[in-house]
Amino acid sequence: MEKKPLMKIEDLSKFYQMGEVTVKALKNSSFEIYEGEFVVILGPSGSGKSTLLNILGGMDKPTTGRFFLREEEVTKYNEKMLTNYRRDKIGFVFQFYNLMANLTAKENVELATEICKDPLNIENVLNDVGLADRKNHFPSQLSGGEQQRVAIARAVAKNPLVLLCDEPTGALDYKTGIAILSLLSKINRQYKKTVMLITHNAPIAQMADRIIKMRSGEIVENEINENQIDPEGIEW
Ligand SMILES: Nc1ncnc2c1ncn2[C@@H]1O[C@H](COP(=O)(O)OP(=O)(O)OP(=O)(O)O)[C@@H](O)[C@H]1O
Repeated sequence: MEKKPLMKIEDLSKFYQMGEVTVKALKNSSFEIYEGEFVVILGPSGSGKSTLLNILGGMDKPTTGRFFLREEEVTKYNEKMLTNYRRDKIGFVFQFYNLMANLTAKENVELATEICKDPLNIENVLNDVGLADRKNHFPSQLSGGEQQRVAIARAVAKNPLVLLCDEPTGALDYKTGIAILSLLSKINRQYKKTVMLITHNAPIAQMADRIIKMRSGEIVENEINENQIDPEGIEW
């Protein structure tokens, strides 16, 4: 079956003016990602990964260029449309979980889905991320890996078109990190969610369908991964 582009990125740039100096965080980047793909964006610190992800997540605006989600040009959106876009179309997973400390795991997920158009069943999602018997715990009562599972459940339960994950294993030990990557891989397959994960950790790219490499604000490689391996086989 021929895959359809989910996101089309055309010539995106982001420049910051720092006094006399222009910092080119992202330079003329163009690529497409396809429905259902697991994409890893790999690059060293400062290469522009977060800048790109923040723009695609509707949290930041590019200096030049445009991007589309399916047929819609997101770069044309006003603030209100961007709020709806972030709420309904995008699921975010961050390095440091960003959970509400005074809410239980389940309440964290509920809060995120309350205003969404088409949320999934919360109990099912909590079961699927392996939190069936932890759902009434507060974040401080959960391990880092469990907190990241809550964050993933929160993102998935919104039923977004794409999951954007910014160094989701960056704060976790190796074994827990692999478990989180396995979970993201399962979510990608089971829920048919497109996943875009950014990392500086090269071995993680081995699990991707597509690997996009960045350096100094530029896309230097965009390849289908012919030697994909399961997260359990990744070592670092
Ligand atoms: N608000 C800002 N003002 C000025 N420069 C910025 C700003 N945000 C990012 N930059 C610069 O843009 C470049 C790209 O930063 P970005 O955070 O996108 O990189 P990254 O690849 O995500 O890095 P890391 O892996 O360390 O998070 C860096 O040189 C950074 O210093």
